[in-house]
Amino acid sequence: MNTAIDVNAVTVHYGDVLALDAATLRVEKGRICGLVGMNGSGKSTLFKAIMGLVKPDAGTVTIAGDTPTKARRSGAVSYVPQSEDVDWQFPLSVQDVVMMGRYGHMGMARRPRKADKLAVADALERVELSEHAQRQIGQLSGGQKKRTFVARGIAQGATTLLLDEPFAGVDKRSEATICALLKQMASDGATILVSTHDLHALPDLADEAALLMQRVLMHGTPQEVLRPENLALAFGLDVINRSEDAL
Ligand SMILES: Nc1ncnc2c1ncn2[C@@H]1O[C@H](COP(=O)(O)OP(=O)(O)OP(=O)(O)O)[C@@H](O)[C@H]1O
Repeated sequence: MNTAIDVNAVTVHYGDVLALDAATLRVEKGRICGLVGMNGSGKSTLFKAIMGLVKPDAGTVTIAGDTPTKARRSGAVSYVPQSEDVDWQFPLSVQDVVMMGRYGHMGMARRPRKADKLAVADALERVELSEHAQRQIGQLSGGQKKRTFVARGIAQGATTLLLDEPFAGVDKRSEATICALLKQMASDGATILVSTHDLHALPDLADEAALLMQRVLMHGTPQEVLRPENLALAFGLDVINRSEDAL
């Protein structure tokens, strides 16, 4: 087996709050893993631990054998954050954000070369945003914002992509575009971890799913993880009734 994301017994506290409690998750290369859990279950914290943006109190994370910091600096891993975590007023165009994915390929002066410009243009085309390249990021729709960050990961050449709720506030067209892109990237060998509250879409999108509640309660096929008794563990009874159609 070829493990791309290896989270081993990771514990994270924010002061007195226990956000992750010995969470363990392994995702093999080329797989799409859906991360499911209620609000506050630790999904964003898990992403940040994998990116090396929060330091675990205990446990280890490796990405294709490298530490998170090394993987981040080499551009091997890319993160599509929750919309709330981005300052959309910042004076950056879509093209500027996607070009950030090329920083690891540039020298200290960060002067884009032809290869960088081509990579950005290609990434924008793949996410269908070429015509919006010069727009300020705050002027975009929810789906266009998400696609901008996916394009940054593509331009970067990331082999591991982490997406924190990419379908929240996104219309069906953007959702379909993002799903198709992720599947294409996975079939090209990328490893993808994606959190979502959209349980209905999970079996179509993901090869596997993990149920998080501070720790990984279950990791298996989407069908196994979405069984009512497993959702009851992670969400309580209400969600079971609402998710019956998806099972
Ligand atoms: N910077 C922080 N300082 C203090 N507590 C935090 C901080 N970030 C997260 N937490 C707490 O840690 C726990 C896990 O939060 P996290 O954002 O990882 O959950 P989540 O599953 O991503 O939630 P959501 O689905 O609402 O995005 C929550 O109880 C949250 O309140």
